[in-house]
Amino acid sequence: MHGAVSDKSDTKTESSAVPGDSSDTTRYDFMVVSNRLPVDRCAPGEPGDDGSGWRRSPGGLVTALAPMMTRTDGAWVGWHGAADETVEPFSHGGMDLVPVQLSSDDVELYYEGFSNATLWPLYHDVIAPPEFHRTWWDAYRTVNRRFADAVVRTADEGATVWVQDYQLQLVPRMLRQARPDLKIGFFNHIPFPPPEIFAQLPWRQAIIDGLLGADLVGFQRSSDAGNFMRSARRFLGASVKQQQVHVKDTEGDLTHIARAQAFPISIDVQHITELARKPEIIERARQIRQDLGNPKTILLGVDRLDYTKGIGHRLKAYEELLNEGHLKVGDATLIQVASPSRERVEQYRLLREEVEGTVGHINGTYDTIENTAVRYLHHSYPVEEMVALYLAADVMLVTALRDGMNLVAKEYVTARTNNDGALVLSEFAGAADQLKQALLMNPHDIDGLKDAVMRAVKMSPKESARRMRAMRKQILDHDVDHWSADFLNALNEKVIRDDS
Ligand SMILES: O=P(O)(O)OC[C@H]1O[C@H](O[C@H]2O[C@H](CO)[C@@H](O)[C@H](O)[C@H]2O)[C@H](O)[C@@H](O)[C@@H]1O
Ligand SMILES: O=c1ccn([C@@H]2O[C@H](COP(=O)(O)OP(=O)(O)O)[C@@H](O)[C@H]2O)c(=O)[nH]1
Repeated sequence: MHGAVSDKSDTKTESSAVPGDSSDTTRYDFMVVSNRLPVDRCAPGEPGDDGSGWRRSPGGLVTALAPMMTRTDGAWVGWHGAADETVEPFSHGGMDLVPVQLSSDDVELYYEGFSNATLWPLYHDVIAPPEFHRTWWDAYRTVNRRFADAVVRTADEGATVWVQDYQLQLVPRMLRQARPDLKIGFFNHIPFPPPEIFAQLPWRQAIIDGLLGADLVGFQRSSDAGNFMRSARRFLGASVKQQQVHVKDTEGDLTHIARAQAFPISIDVQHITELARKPEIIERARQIRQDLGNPKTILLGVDRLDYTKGIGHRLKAYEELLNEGHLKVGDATLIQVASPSRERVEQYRLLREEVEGTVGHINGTYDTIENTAVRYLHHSYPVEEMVALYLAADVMLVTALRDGMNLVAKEYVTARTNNDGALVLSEFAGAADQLKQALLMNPHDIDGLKDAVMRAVKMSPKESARRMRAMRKQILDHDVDHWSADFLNALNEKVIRDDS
């Protein structure tokens, strides 16, 4: 395991080591803070319920952080997914979890509003128009303060605190002000926009200032880190040298150096590989193919139902290929998993209607009594089923219009332990920086996307093996443990001021 955090054999502090505090709160010397905890509250018997009233939270952030947190001695601070419900700190799946409460208003204004209807579209190339509301911003500040307070209460003296993602960009500064003893890291899982787009945000200075409270700010791509540093210079007048931002107080004195760097996130390679070799999962993959009538080619898309994922572009390309006779129902089937996401946000509601309308149209036009063109699944599946789907699919389609990383792409490649199959990958997903042997394409170019799909469908086993081997090696050499270790080691490095 990485050197920067202690593993489970070390003990956490049962009483306060923070000067002046005599409470008997459990304190931690390593803490992760994210909007979501790895599990969501659910009603008994609801889909995904693990039998104890909890289900796995959606999305790649949880996929990436959970393996590290089950293996290290620390706490995870986050929301437990149920509005207006108070939950005491608890353990689940070998992790110590510290819940932060959100009211229904907080969910509406901070989570659905500022996080997912202002920041999310702004940071993803304004694919949907961002909305700017002062009441949302007020709620964002208030809720960020609540997360910071939860850390202040439970972090040991000198603890390492790793804040995650765009929902909590003000937390690093709040922590530095309240607890200058802490080592503070921040990782942004989504893209950071160029200053020309970031400029639209009425609270742009406060956001940059919030992030600069960290000692190290991590991004998925070096272009994201570059965008952030350009914004720090442009909107705060910060002095930026190489990867260092010199942060000054109101008197102009240097308070600290915040570094900004890319740390591309990855997956738990060992876990996915083990699952892919399990006889029952291999059998399940065979069953999936058989249930679809054993077509020659199964194409697969797996996404949260999000407008950033380019599901509409994918369906358009697929429909044209059917229409032009390049693909034929019976020979080919597209499985599209669209897992439910942010369902109360207007743009997501509209997207669902649009995607389901298109799928209905394609199936109505091309289905036969025996075979379907698109097997559309608006569900969230456990990882075992995901791996069975990866094994069943000859071609994986990742057509994001913009995506921080896209772990699905890395999972597909990892699951193909026989080095077969083909990955069609958008150049706008962070994963494109690492998976250079994928069939990279621009999803806005529908003809280019169609060409890539047909190249994947027709790819020779030799070419598949060559590409897959190279991509598998990249992922095997850079799994999620490397990601967390690289980040945490960099966070703990002594910083030498760069004045060049
Ligand atoms: O928490 P939700 O609002 O339900 O959304 C789920 C997560 O979506 C986003 O995931 C991102 O993180 C992945 C891992 O780094 C990355 O591969 C992907 O490209 C990102 O979109 C979001 O950033 C998370 O905060 C959410 O929990
Ligand atoms: O039904 C589903 C759909 C997705 N996932 C997982 O959700 C994560 C999605 O991460 P990604 O980075 O691709 O996208 P995000 O949803 O975070 O934007 C991956 O680990 C998937 O295996 C899952 O477990 N069940």
